[in-house]
Amino acid sequence: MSTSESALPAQEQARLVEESKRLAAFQAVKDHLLPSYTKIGIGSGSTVVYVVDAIAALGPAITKSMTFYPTGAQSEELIEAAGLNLAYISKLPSGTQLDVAFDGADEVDDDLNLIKGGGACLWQEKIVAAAAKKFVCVADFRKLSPRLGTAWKKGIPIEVLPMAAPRVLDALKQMGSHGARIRPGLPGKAGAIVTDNGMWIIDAPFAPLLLPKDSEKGLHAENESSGVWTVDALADRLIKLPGVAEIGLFYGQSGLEVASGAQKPVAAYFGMADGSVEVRGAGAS
Ligand SMILES: O=C[C@H](O)[C@H](O)[C@H](O)COP(=O)(O)O
Repeated sequence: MSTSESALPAQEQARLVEESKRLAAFQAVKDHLLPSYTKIGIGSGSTVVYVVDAIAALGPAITKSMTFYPTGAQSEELIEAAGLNLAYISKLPSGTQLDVAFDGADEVDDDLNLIKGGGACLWQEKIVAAAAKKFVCVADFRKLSPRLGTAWKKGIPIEVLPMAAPRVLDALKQMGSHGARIRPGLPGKAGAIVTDNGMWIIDAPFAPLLLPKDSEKGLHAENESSGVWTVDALADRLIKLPGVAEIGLFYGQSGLEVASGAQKPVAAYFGMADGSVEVRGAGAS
């Protein structure tokens, strides 16, 4: 948030953020949900609520031929409450892809790598995003960032098998994440937060993650224990730690570069504080 936005009263700031989410969602749906599509992935979080609003606003004449695939309990409820057709990715026939998937993010960098999982949803989100021909990210202006870990300081969410959590924390410390910790449950719940998949979340802060273009500027990852990593090197390492189910880094090639299995969006839509929508990546299709 810029100085001028953070100078606003808290209530006005919150209104601005909600309005920017709504604007981004409606624009992304307008640009990327073609009436001919039949299978649509719906992510999790507060921004996706507006995506579902934008889809429902198209009306049953258009949406009745579409089926919507959730990424967890919240999006399942959203789909049902909007009166849209619900189905599950586990029932998507082998070899079939979703036409498009929409989801939010906690931070988006210049190369469209994402941090996700701030709301404890990431594993099913990655499966749904990777099952789509086209993955589109929708966010507000606070999420726009040159490098992951610049604005989002809570750490990279990592979904772990509970019995492995202490070992994973040890490994993260060796990799330079000194503040890594198990995410506590919501107020009133004793113990750790439990994901839709019965796992725990570890939040692992690292120094802002470097991109390939940074090496041209003379910025390099030093050594492991320095905690300075490129996105790809860190993600490749984290996903191999025993006990890690999935990580909240969505990285690698985008759907424009690979036929299937992409975790990175083809486009990210940001609602801006001035009421405009900034698009990174592919615009309308
Ligand atoms: O765990 C939650 C998901 O990854 C969300 O998509 C992400 O946290 C962004 O959520 P929001 O739209 O509420 O900022």
